[in-house]
Amino acid sequence: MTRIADDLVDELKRGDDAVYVCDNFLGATLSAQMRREAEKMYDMSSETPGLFVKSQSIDARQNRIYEKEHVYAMQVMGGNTQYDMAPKLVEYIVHMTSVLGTVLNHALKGRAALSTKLQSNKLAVCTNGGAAYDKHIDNGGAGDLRKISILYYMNPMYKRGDGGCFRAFSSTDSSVYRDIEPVADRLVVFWSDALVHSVTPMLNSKSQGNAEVSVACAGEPLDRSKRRYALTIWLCSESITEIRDLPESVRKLHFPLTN
Ligand SMILES: O=C(O)CCC(=O)C(=O)O
Ligand SMILES: [Fe+2]
Repeated sequence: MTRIADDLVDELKRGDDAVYVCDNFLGATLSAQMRREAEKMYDMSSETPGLFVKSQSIDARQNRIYEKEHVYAMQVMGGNTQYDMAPKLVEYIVHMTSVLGTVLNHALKGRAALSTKLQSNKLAVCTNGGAAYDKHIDNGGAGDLRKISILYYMNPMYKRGDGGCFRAFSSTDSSVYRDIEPVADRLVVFWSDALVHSVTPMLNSKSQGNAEVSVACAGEPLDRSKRRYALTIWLCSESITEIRDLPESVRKLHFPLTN
């Protein structure tokens, strides 16, 4: 963790549009183990109703909650049952919350006082072609304390062109963005109350002659190995006064019909 701390802090200090990306974060072995655990959790959901639920989103234009198609999510709670099923996922969440919280508190004095215990998290699985996230910021307001978003991807079979990219928008020009592929063992960190982002639609793999091509087949199941697994941890602020409203200029630019 100390390996990435300096670069992460430098990037976050750049401000609202900061996006820190680190590849080969945990190493191939641990990364593969986490994918297996995440798959096991998702597979359990057929026998455990309510373990994974359809992922929800807020429509920023209409201020209403809706369910995303073909995206399923659960919060990893720790506890004995989940620890037995997914020890590496639980350990990762606890470790990141305490270590990264401490590191950032020290380095970002005056900008963030993060809890080193309180977090929320989401293990999300995109199962079908067309699965996507609309443009949003993570902190939904109304008392939401989430300050730092930490994404970790577990997709060893991901190929360039498979879609499902994390798209980070500029706060000053809505036509400017950066696409980040959800490749295995990649970590992405940004401000939960500032960065406008989306996830581009997942594409399906099809054989064409000897080649594999990615094509948009909205609604068609992805191969099991091509399901998109992402684990998000949100570090929370100790105080609501640290959560910033999205500046009016950014709101107008990215969510023009919001009142
Ligand atoms: O999975 C991703 O790349 C991003 C997910 C996201 O934006 C969210 O859960 O709020
Ligand atoms: Fe998000």
